Amino acid sequence: QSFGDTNRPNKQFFQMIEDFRETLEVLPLSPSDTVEAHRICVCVRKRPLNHKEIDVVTIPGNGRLLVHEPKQKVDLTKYLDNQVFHFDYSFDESSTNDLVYRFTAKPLVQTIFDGGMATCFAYGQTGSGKTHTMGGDFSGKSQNSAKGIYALAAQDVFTLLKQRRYSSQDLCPYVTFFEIYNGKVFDLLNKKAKLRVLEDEKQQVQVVGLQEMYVSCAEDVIKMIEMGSACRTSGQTSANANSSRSHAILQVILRRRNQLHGKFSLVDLAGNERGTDVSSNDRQTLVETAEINRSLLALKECIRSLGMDSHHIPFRMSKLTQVLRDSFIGENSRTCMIAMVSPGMASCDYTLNTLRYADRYTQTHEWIVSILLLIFSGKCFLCISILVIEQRN
Ligand SMILES: Nc1ncnc2c1ncn2[C@@H]1O[C@H](COP(=O)(O)OP(=O)(O)OP(=O)(O)O)[C@@H](O)[C@H]1O
Repeated sequence: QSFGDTNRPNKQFFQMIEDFRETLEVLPLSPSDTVEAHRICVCVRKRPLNHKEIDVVTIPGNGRLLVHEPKQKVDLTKYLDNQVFHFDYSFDESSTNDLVYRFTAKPLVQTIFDGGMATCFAYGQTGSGKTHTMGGDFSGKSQNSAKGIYALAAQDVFTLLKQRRYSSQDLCPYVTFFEIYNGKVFDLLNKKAKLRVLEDEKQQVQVVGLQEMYVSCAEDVIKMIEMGSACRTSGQTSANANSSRSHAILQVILRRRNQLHGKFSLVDLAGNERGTDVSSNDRQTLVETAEINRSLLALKECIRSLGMDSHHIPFRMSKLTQVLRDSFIGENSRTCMIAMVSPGMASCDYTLNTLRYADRYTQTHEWIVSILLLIFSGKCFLCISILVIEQRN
């Protein structure tokens, strides 16, 4: 039974959204579309609707996403506030993990073979599909770890390692898998041993005692994903009874003769719900939420500094950014952020919150492009003026 057929209070909003959608031209992303190279790529993925929800998110394609925010005037007239957001790519509810991977993490695999650092983040409200995207789709309670971005990236790493140009380079692949919970680091591949994060005299951040496992094939990596995922810290919030309250970081590391060659960090961030969501919860949940918000803010600041090519990257602001320090520095680093949104009307505020967080990165892009255009147009103006003066003389 759909919302349109019933006599529910939000039926009018449902109809207004349907009417608005009729006016849109939709151009869904296809696997044959060109994948563009970005130093910082920001995308958004909409998860499918749970039944009995009103869908307030539309993905018309071309990187756009629309939120139809239901509002009411003082005279109780209902209206929609249709807000448009722009990203590098936008994935609708029919997109598979394969499609999302193709445009987000896949282009970053090459980076680690070129001796660089790559990072891919999944960001969003609890229950919006971060673990589904990174760790693999669920059937019931069991997760198919071979179908997530972690495993797809590992498969591509082994495909490239077998290619002639890399097979002779003596590159060895290793995996680490750890979580950051309440500002503390735990090894998911070593019975959740608590680890210390230290900075050495060369300002290199070390996670002391973190197990780096040698892997000989993609299946080895999948086994480690399964082992680590089973260990992750789960708590309870009103939004998702099985919410992951920790940041999980899987790293695929390439070493040549024990020296670091490249590192791919794939990060399943903790849910970004705000303090208001946890009003009914205990002190521990409130402390968890404050810590999560602090680290997400730090992450935003670091990526923003990275996008502006700033010399100062405030990685010391949180444990999350501290352990990812080497991913934020260096010429050859690339980052991808996938913002996940739940399409239901009840999640509208959280969805807007996620989109505004991610939108900041695209704004940084646009800001840099505007400055470059200004400089360029300034230079053109100067050249034309010189030419005119020379002509006159
Ligand atoms: N794209 C999708 N297609 C089908 N089902 C999905 C999709 N995204 C999420 N789901 C389903 O929605 C539920 C919540 O997803 P998931 O656990 O990945 O959310 P999450 O963002 O990781 O939440 P948390 O922060 O609490 O861990 C799961 O049952 C998952 O299977």
